[in-house]
Amino acid sequence: MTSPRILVVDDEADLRELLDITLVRMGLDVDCAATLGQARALWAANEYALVLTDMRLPDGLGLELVRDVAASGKGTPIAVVTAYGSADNAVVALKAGAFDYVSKPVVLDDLRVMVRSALRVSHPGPDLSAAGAATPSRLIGDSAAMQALRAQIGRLARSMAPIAITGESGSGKELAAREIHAQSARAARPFIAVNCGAIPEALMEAEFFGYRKGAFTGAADERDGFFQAANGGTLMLDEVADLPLAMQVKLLRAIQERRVRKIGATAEEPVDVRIISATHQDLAHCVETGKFRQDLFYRLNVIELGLPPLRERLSDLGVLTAAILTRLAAAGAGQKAALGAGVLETLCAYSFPGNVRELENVLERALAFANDGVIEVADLSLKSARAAEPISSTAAAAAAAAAAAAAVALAAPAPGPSAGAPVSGPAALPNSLPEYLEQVERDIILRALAQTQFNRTQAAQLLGISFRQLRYQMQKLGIQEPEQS
Ligand SMILES: Nc1ncnc2c1ncn2[C@@H]1O[C@H](COP(=O)(O)OP(=O)(O)OP(=O)(O)O)[C@@H](O)[C@H]1O
Repeated sequence: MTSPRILVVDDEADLRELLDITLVRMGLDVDCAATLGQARALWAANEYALVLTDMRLPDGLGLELVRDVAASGKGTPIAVVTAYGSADNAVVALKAGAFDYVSKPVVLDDLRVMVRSALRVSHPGPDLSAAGAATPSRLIGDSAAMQALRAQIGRLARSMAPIAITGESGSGKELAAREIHAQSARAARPFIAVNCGAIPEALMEAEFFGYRKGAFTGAADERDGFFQAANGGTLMLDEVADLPLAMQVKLLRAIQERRVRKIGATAEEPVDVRIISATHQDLAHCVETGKFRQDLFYRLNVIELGLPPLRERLSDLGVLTAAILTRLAAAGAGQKAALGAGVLETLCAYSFPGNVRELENVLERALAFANDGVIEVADLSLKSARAAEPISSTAAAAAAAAAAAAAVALAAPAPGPSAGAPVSGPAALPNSLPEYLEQVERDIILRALAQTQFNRTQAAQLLGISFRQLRYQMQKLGIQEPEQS
């Protein structure tokens, strides 16, 4: 069997030689070029498993070669070598279709990691070839929007470029990220999804980067963070707009350097992680308002992937509903799960502010009310929760105002004997602020859940928080869904 062949393009003879020797020692065949012209001639005459090019060449830019290789449609990964500190170059190359980059001075371990990863793309093992070819996409839908999305995911899965996924809550951002990972050369390694909005700020650094034994009180053992756990795989930063500014600085550094340091450790450790971020907020707006760092935004937003809301692809409702009902029927030990007359039409007239997750919730709930597993229009309970338009920010603001008013109203009577109740009179202070606030929070969440017949998607929207935040708060406060009778 012949070894994979690599094209190395660099005008600096020393670096070219170093790259050549390193790759040959990895058992690879190497062709070297010192100019863009030579590189183009070699590229035209041979098949390569990877092209590795410097950005500045005597007769042009490495970027031109990136564009040639990307446009060839052969799918050959091309990586660039960027000058120290020129993060902009790396981002420009990734946007132009580069697979990945290494920074000068080239750290040989980093180079080897990148090369192995590229070879998995150009020479996928049996698992990956089978996965790419045969596994049906988890993203259900035949609409033009979903077909375009699946095609884009197929292309993005082949590179290391950071992807920023945008879309409304419940539209499938995490599912899309999992799909990118599953189709990538990293599929056999971990996929770790982190909800940045659900981690208490004080714990963030430890959660992301890990800690050494004895680094702080309670650090009884050494622990890995998300970066180490995702090593070789993909790290999804969900609700990334919720990251506090101090953590944004640390994250930017980790992404740029591809190194992290555990709390209490003296040395950094390399990490090979592909970053996918997601948010339902307008991150560019967060940058304008100073809530999100421009440099991190630029770093994360190399390639944008937008998920359409369900109301803009209603033609997918039929297949989605069928798939969800099949799953619910299987979960109910093969119980029947079907739609009665007019149900699909009713669903089509609904705006689904909570998107596919809301459709799942609506159907699950309706099935609990349905006779003989046949869901009728009345079982959908869409009426009270129905919104002709997606829940607008004014509606959310109104809900938040109502919640705030409820909190004020609650302040007068004692919220409960165990809740740090005021000692006496309306103006008295609670004797435990945390307990008191918990009680207020529990009460407001319960009201929102009652108002939406325990539909968590809608309750989260009423309260202006994400579904995951609500789920996290419910777990924290021990709020459980009442048993169905
Ligand atoms: N196209 C789709 N096909 C099948 N299931 C889908 C699709 N899109 C979303 N879902 C399902 O909807 C639910 C919500 O999806 P997911 O968690 O990926 O949404 P999200 O956009 O990440 O939500 P959030 O913004 O709240 O984090 C999941 O159960 C997911 O499996």
